[in-house]
Amino acid sequence: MIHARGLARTFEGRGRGKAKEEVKAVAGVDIDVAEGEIVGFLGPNGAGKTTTLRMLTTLLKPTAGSATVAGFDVATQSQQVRRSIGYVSQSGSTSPEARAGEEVMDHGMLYGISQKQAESRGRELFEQLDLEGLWERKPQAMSGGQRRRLDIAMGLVHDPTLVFLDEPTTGLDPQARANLWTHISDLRTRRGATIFLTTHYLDEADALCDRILVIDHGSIVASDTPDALKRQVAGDLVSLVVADASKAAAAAELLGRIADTEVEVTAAQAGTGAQAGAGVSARVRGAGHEVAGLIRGLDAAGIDLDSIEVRRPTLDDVFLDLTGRSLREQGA
Ligand SMILES: Nc1ncnc2c1ncn2[C@@H]1O[C@H](COP(=O)(O)OP(=O)(O)OP(=O)(O)O)[C@@H](O)[C@H]1O
Repeated sequence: MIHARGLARTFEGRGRGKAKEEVKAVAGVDIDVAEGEIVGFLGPNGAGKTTTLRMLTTLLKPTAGSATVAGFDVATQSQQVRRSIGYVSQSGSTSPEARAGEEVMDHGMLYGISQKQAESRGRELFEQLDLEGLWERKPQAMSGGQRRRLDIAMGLVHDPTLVFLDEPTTGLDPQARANLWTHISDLRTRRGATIFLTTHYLDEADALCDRILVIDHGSIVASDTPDALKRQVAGDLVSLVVADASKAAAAAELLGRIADTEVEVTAAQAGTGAQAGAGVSARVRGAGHEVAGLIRGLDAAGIDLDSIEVRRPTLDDVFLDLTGRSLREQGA
C-alpha cells in the first residue's frame, strides 16, 4: 500500500547568508506498508514524522527519493493518491460553525461522490463511530472525543482504502482514547482499511499497531512488531529497594553477577524503617529464572529488602534505547 525509497525532504534554514544551513527533516527513508496493516510511526519531537506524512499524502514535495501510495506515484499522480486516501490531520478540519452531518457530506462531495452517496456513507459512519444523534450538532458543542471521531468520519466518507491519522488521540482523556482505539481497529476489521498513524503514546502504539516504525533525526531506526522490539531490549528490569543503604554496594555486587547491564544504585529512597534505603537496579535477561537465586543470595548475605520488582521491557524502554530519549520525558 505504501512503498517509499530514499524519500527525503530538506528545508532551507532560517538563518541568513552562510548561516542558512539546510535542515534535513527526512534524510532518505524506505517505508513499506502492506494492505490491511496498522502501522504506528513514532519518533521524538522534530524527528520528521509530520514531514514524512505530508510527503506521503502529497501535501509536500520530496526533495529526493520516490514513493507510491495506494499504487500511485506521489510526485506525478497526486490527484489519484488523494482520492485513494483519507487524511486526518492533527488539528482536525471541521469548522466550528457548520453542522456535523453537512460537513461530512461536503467533504465527501469534494472528493467527487454524489450527495446521496455522501449522506448514506456519512450516516453509516456516524453509526459506526458512535456519533448517532449528532448529525445536526455543531462541532463546537461536541466533546473532544466526539470531535475527533467526526474528524475521522470526514477522513473516511469517500471510502478510502488507506487512512493516515496524525496523532489521532492527542488531548483526549483515557476513556475517549480507548474508545477511539476500538474504532480505529474496527476500520481494519470491518472495512479492510490500511492504517498509518503517528502517535506520541506508546501504549497506543502497543495496543493498536501490528508494526511500529521509529524515526529519529530523519532516519528510520527500527521497524518491527511491538513484541519483537521489546525483546530487543536487554532483559527485564530488576529493581530492589535495600532497607539499609550501607548494604547497597553488596546488593549491587550480587545483582551484578546475573545482570546484563551496569547496576545502577540510587541513593536515599525513603526506607520504611529508621534507616534510609537505597535503590539498586539492572536489566537481567530471563529474570524470572534468576531472581529466586538472587533473593537467596541476598538473604544469605543478611541484606534485607523493602521491595523487589521485576518489570518486562516496555516500548518506552525500546524508545529510550533507540533514540536516547524517553517519549514520556517530552511531556507528550
Ligand atoms: N517548513 C519548514 N522549514 C524549515 N524547517 C522545517 C519545516 N518543517 C519542518 N522543519 C524541520 O524539520 C524537522 C522535522 O520536523 P517534523 O515536523 O517533520 O517533525 P515531527 O517528528 O513531526 O515532530 P513533532 O513530533 O514535534 O510533531 C524539524 O527539525 C523541523 O524544525
